[in-house]
Amino acid sequence: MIKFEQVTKRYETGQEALSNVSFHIERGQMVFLTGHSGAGKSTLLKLIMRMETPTSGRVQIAGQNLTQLDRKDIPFYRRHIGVVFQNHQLLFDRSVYENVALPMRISGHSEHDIGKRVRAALDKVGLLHKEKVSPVALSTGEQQRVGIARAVVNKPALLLADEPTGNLDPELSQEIMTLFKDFQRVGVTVLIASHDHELIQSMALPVMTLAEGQLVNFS
Ligand SMILES: Nc1ncnc2c1ncn2[C@@H]1O[C@H](COP(=O)(O)OP(=O)(O)OP(=O)(O)O)[C@@H](O)[C@H]1O
Repeated sequence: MIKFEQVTKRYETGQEALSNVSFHIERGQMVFLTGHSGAGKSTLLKLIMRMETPTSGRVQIAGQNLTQLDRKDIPFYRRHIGVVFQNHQLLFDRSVYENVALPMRISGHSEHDIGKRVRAALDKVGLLHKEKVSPVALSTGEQQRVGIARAVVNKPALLLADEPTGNLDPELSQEIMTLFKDFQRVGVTVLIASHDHELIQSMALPVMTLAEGQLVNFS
């Protein structure tokens, strides 16, 4: 599902964020990505989202070589990836329902489909009863769950999470991980960038470790 072949990313500043990184994550795997600050985690995620391109090497997602992806096809490609951020980037002037509906509105779905899928996604994260309220009125953990519902509303084959539990206490972090596990169980590939060693150790999952742009461990 995610294949990196000798990928190097050097920014215009000359900073080499990733050096000759190769790995393969199979469809349906759930994997942690860890490493110190500046190790290259966000860069790796940005390459998968096609927000950056490699300086050399090849990134293949679901068999598609991203370097060959036409610029006009990038928005369509991104719809197949769900992204969860630490600061969830919700719109506080819209309801929970509208926040989750947003990706589907952008993809031009009918109101009927939107209603069905948004409610299914909110139900999955246990927030169906909060669909009408503003995210301002929710706890941090609930806001993060709205972010997850929004990430999965388009039924992505791939879910990327960048420090998804950064603001949460251990109990809520476990809750979020349980949700990710549920998605994995139905075939979604999940890649989670995290600093949280305790959380990583509590889950029996494969871990990729970056150090100064190099992949030093994947086991
Ligand atoms: N747009 C950019 N231009 C220049 N250098 C960049 C850019 N983005 C990242 N870098 C540099 O590349 C290196 C890797 O950064 P990256 O953000 O991928 O690390 P990270 O592991 O995600 O760090 P953190 O955990 O702090 O978010 C760092 O030295 C960073 O300063």
